[in-house]
Amino acid sequence: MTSISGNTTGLKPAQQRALERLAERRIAQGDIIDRETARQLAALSFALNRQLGLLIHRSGQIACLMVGDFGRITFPALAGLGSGKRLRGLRCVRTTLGQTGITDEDVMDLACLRLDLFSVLSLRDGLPDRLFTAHLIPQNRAGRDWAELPPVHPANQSGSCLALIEALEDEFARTTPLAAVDAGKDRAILVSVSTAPRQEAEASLNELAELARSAGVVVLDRVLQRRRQLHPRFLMGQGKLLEIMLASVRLAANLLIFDQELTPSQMRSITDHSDLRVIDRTQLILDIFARRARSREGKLQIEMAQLKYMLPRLGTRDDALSRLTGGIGARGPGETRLEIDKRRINDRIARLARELKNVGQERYRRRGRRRKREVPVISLVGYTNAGKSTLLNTLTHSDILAEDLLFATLDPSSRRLRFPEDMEVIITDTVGFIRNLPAELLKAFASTLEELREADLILHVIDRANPEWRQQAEVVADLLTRLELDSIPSIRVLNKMDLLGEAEKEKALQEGALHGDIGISAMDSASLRPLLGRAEKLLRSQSDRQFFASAQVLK
Ligand SMILES: Nc1nc2c(ncn2[C@@H]2O[C@H](COP(=O)(O)OP(=O)(O)OP(=O)(O)O)[C@@H](O)[C@H]2O)c(=O)[nH]1
Ligand SMILES: [Mg+2]
Repeated sequence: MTSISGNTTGLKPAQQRALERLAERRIAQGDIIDRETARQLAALSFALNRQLGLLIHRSGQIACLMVGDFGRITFPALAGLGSGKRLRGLRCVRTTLGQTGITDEDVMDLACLRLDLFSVLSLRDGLPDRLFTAHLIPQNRAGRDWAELPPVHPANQSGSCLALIEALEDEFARTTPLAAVDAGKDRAILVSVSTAPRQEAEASLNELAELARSAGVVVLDRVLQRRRQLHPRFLMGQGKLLEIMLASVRLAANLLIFDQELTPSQMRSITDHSDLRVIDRTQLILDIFARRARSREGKLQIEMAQLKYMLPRLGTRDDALSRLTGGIGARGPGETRLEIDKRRINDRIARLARELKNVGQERYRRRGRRRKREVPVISLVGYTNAGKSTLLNTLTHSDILAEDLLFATLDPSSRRLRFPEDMEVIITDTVGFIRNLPAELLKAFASTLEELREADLILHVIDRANPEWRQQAEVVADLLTRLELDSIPSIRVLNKMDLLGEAEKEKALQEGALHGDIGISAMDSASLRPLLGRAEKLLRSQSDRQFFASAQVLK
């Protein structure tokens, strides 16, 4: 049965029945809307003094009849409706009681909902007058991603609208064919709306692209808009949003990734306007973390962070339809789906917190055993992809996963290392840092990062070949301060020296030496000797001091 949506309050039973009959009609093949249906639609709209709209399948079946008010009509959620390829397989025909022709808002709906066609039927004395029709086009013409057909009286439509729609689908497919290798992958447009200086905004957007790649997402396009002020509702201006929506149809995107953290209400107003999935940088990072976490503790921490992030972002639309439960056995009549979801999530968060506490205690005991052995601990920290795991592997001849991906390592791992002069240490790898590390994640990893407190020496690994290395090193230094780890002795290790040209390398080494930094190439064990020497010396002087201190106590 066709659904009727929208403003049906105050309708008389006879009018209600007339709407139902209209909704059951089938549109004759070939026409956008056939003459008889157009006549009934116009007559009813005129009688009710409300806009009426039809969403029509390519088969001619009506998917939904929308009842608006005098000036506007609101689309229902279309998730799961329609079956087209690039386009949705649904066209819209709405009546108008005032302004004739296609409006900006119609174009917005056409693009955001990927409709086959969008038509506006104007009336004269309660009879159909002219049909205005717009459709998307794959290639921007005269600055527009859409085109209009000449207005016609519904009785004089020429050509089959199905043929037109098919031709459009073909044209879209020709312009941006979907590569077979991309099948099943998310296809995203990256969006940054920023008040930061251009260079900074661009660097951050590049990093977002790297994050997307690490998450296995195909990046189709990037949009950077710099604004003096952020739009409170959509973050960016509505015109820009429309542009992005049009591009998403052209490129067959299914995902928008924002570089900025979206407030719960911004997230909703954007998703309300489109059927694309919308996520932000934080969610992308959380997603990567969720895929990579191996240890039980890591998995628990990520799930916790995800739930906490999701909770305020659940829909708040609290309409009658969402009142699914109630009655016998329910938690209370009238409790909404949303409230139930929220309570379930809160329950789950509480359970996770308990489990995490247990796991944490166990780790504490393990750590205690290690402490007793009094083996010094070296911790590797640094920006993600700096080469921490590679360094650990080379130092200890192990094969921890090291990859050209952001956040390859999530779970800390430790290995034993014997220094040349017969000193044994434990060396631990940690999760990488990143700028604007989501607060939820930092909290989630607080306990793992707490282990860093036990470190006797921190090696801060820096990807010296990354043009952003200075900013990255700063981000790490800031985080170390925030975690109150800045009092632990540390060495800055300039990694990936092999990627620099001779002259550049020389300069980097000289400059580094001024600050006490050591240049290495984590993949080349010969290059690590100076680093090992310095580390051993630092650790020895510390243990000598400790020995001295305890000797003082004995005296
Ligand atoms: N050319 C070169 N590549 C390196 C060097 N060290 C690491 N790499 C590469 O850099 C990439 C990242 O290395 P990882 O060791 O995974 O980096 P990480 O710091 O552990 O990264 P996360 O765990 O993601 O935070 C890998 O592709 C390494 O092969 C180096 O000295 N020279
Ligand atoms: Mg790693």
